[in-house]
Amino acid sequence: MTAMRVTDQDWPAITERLDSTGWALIRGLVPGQASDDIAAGYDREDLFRNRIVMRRHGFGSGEYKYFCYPLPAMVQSLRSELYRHLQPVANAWNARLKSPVRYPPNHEDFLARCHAAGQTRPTPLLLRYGPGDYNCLHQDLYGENVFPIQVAILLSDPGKEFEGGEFVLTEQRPRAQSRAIVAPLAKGDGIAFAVSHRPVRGTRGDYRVNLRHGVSEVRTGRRHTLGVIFHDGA
Ligand SMILES: O=C(O)CCC(=O)C(=O)O
Ligand SMILES: [Fe+2]
Repeated sequence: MTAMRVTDQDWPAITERLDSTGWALIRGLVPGQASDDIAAGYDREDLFRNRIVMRRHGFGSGEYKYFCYPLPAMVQSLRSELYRHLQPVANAWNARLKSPVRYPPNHEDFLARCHAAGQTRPTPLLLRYGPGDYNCLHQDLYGENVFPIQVAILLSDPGKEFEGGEFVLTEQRPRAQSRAIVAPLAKGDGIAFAVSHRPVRGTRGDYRVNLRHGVSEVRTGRRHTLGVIFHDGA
């Protein structure tokens, strides 16, 4: 049924990129028409539980809305299918970081764990930026239960529908300055990245590197993103 191209991605290559750099592009994840359809949903009040005006919270400028359950079919299938491919990576990261937490193969079972711990609110979100808007560097943590990888999907065409508004990551290694990464996303591309930290192999075993993500200022036009976070929120 799905218009999403999850299963036919090169998951071994994506896994290798995630392991070596903490982020990976997932090219052509959502076709153009489906991207437009998801973005057009922003104006439908019935799809969402909450609207956040970023400036009010010091998060940046622009706004976003959290979907309510049941999620739109496309968002629901993206979330459960992406989880299935990212779950082995998440388990390997936790093993390397000596965390005892392991993630079950099915997203539903992980959500049951979140819900039992009081994290019952859906976290997938739709973001909208206009000229002058930006998203400050942050980490999407919503409680004790954390799935360590998330996916953001660009729904607008850079250079055509908007200018500026680049997806950025910063990585901070222990005792070092932060370094910036600009992800070259096209419309419909996804980026999988570490929510808060990832393991890096050092001479004395794996150590923990911190990541944050955000969006540089949009200069012109309108930019929409779908955020897929796998843990639910309190
Ligand atoms: O708009 C973006 O590209 C960033 C969205 C974001 O922060 C997220 O999906 O968690
Ligand atoms: Fe985010």
